[in-house]
Amino acid sequence: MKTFTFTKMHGLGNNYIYINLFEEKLEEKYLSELAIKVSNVNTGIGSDGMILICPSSVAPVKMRIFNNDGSEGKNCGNGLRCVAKYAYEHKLVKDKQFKIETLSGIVEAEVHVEEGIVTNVTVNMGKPRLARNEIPMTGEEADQVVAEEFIVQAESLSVTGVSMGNPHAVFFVDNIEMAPVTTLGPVIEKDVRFPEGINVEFVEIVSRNELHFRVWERGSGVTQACGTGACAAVVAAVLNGRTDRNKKTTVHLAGGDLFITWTDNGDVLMTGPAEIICEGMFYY
Ligand SMILES: N[C@H](CCC[C@H](N)C(=O)O)C(=O)O
Repeated sequence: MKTFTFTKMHGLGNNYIYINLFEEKLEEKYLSELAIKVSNVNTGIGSDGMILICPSSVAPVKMRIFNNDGSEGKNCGNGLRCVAKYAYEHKLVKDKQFKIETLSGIVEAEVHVEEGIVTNVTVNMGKPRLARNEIPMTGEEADQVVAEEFIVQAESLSVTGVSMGNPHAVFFVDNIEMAPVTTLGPVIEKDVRFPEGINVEFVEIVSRNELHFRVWERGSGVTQACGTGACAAVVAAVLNGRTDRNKKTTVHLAGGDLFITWTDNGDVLMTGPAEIICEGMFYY
């Protein structure tokens, strides 16, 4: 029987099992299967997935994220805030600002500390990728996919595509409570127009700097929050002329609020909490 120690953390209820690979050793070929195992609420620990905190040759730490279906994602906003908290509190870094490597590039995190404890984290998520082939999405080559007709199950929707290193399809609705998250979410996630699958976001505009947000995540289904999705939602809202560039926008997710700014220099800044739930030993 093999074991490893883990820390369960969440960002606005988007919870993952974090494993510190500076201390633990896991076999690459079992990672996908292990993500499914630890995520199972009946026979595992229960989570939206698994996140590995790894050594890196280009940053103090590297984050790898696996959804609860075992698929590996390329970025995770809530995960980055929790990795930043863990790295600072476990002295993997000494400064309050540091880089984190992800599969979609290097981001810059800044931890906000009260009496030695990280309470909030700001991550510069970098620039969104907007070209159709960067989302990626099939169809005529285009620099942006903004308010494009998207017919699914005989419903005519309007989609805006944004990649934050991972793919997002954003749909604006009049009433977030009525959004078809669990009906159309899983259908759109696997639609052939998205060759790598897609995270599906539904957004209700409250004002020029406030949104309501719900998500069906690729590989995990409904989650309480999606950090990269919230970033994609703010970018999509600006592209559709619904919110203002370079203004801090409050995104109300099921698990709480994130504060996102798409700055004039193109970077997307995300600020929000990161919390430890528990630590333990996993047997497998
Ligand atoms: N399901 C996502 C990864 C997790 C992203 C989300 N939990 C976040 O906080 O950004 C994907 O497959 O691209």
